[in-house]
Amino acid sequence: MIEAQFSGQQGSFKLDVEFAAPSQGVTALFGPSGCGKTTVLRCVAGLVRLAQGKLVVDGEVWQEGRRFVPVHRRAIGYVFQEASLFPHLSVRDNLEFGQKRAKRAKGGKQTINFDDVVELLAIAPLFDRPTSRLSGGERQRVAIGRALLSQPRLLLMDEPLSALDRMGREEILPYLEQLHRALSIPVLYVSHDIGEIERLADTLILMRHGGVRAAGPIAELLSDPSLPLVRMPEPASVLDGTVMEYDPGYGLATVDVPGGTLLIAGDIGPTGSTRRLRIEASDVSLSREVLKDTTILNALPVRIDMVQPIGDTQMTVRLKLGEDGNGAPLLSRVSRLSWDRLGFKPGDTVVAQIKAVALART
Ligand SMILES: Nc1ncnc2c1ncn2[C@@H]1O[C@H](COP(=O)(O)OP(=O)(O)OP(=O)(O)O)[C@@H](O)[C@H]1O
Repeated sequence: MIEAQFSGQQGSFKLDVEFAAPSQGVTALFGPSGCGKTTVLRCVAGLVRLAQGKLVVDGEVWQEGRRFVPVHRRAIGYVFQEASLFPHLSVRDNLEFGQKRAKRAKGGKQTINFDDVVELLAIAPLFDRPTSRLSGGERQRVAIGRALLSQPRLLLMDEPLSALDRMGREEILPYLEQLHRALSIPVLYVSHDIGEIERLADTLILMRHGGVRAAGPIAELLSDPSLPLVRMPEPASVLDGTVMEYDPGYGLATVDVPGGTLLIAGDIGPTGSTRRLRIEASDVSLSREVLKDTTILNALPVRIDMVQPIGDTQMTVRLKLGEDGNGAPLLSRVSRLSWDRLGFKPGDTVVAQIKAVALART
């Protein structure tokens, strides 16, 4: 567990945050420009010391009261927007620099193996190249590799994809997804791209004006109609599911999610593997009964949990999968006219028809 609390003034900007992040997986810091995301990362790294602060990383106190472990003594890897590789060194030398740093940092245990990192990020073919001859995505892969080889207890990533074009981002995202699966290092990930966050994050810290607006599991926050996330373009829910089987005849995979089972097009992975699914709110419609004679494959019983109007004409509805509403949250966007006509209310068990389910994380 990472426990953090920072408050104080930086110029005219006031930061006052407190959050806890799990020791595994990706915790994303998300919020509008200038809300303080980078400042939080800099506080965690020990680059900024505000008037008050506390930081405990897996039981090790990095900051509390007068205690302040300096930046070079913190076992962190830091990946920035622009990969800051050493231009005079080859790719291999840049990676080895990461390893040497590990030996200097206090508490840095050698748990991340050179060959594993090279394989995970497919860096071997780049080894002997000067860093000036790498693409943006390749540079970022090397920068991530170098950060990992410093044996961090915590990986900090500040908009690591934002300097890349769309293709570059798409190229690197699968590597980040794999890192997530293969390594058990916690990651604090700053981004203002909700698409990236939907794919990568497990926990979300939603920031506003230097404070924490909400924090919790990504699936819960994305589907909370009281949060501004649902007012973004194309709001969606994410569900983590287990692949149960694949029917090659119809090209459909059966995926179990908490509180239900979904069919999704394509052979999305071996039986037993976990996959993240993304369902747009506007692809979920509601009815009182199971509809007959429909081409929609996925119709699941759900409980209406919360509702929030969006403007005068639309309603955002948070559903919980299952008759008893004990399953995963799901977001639906319906017209206010339909909502009023059908007389739905929180607590009702209804049927959700899901027009499209996309794969968000492989
Ligand atoms: N060294 C500094 N001195 C004074 N003010 C600062 C300093 N660094 C940042 N700020 C201010 O603190 C606020 C938060 O900045 P920060 O970079 O943390 O925001 P952010 O959420 O990461 O923004 P963005 O998404 O645009 O990168 C901004 O108003 C910024 O101008």
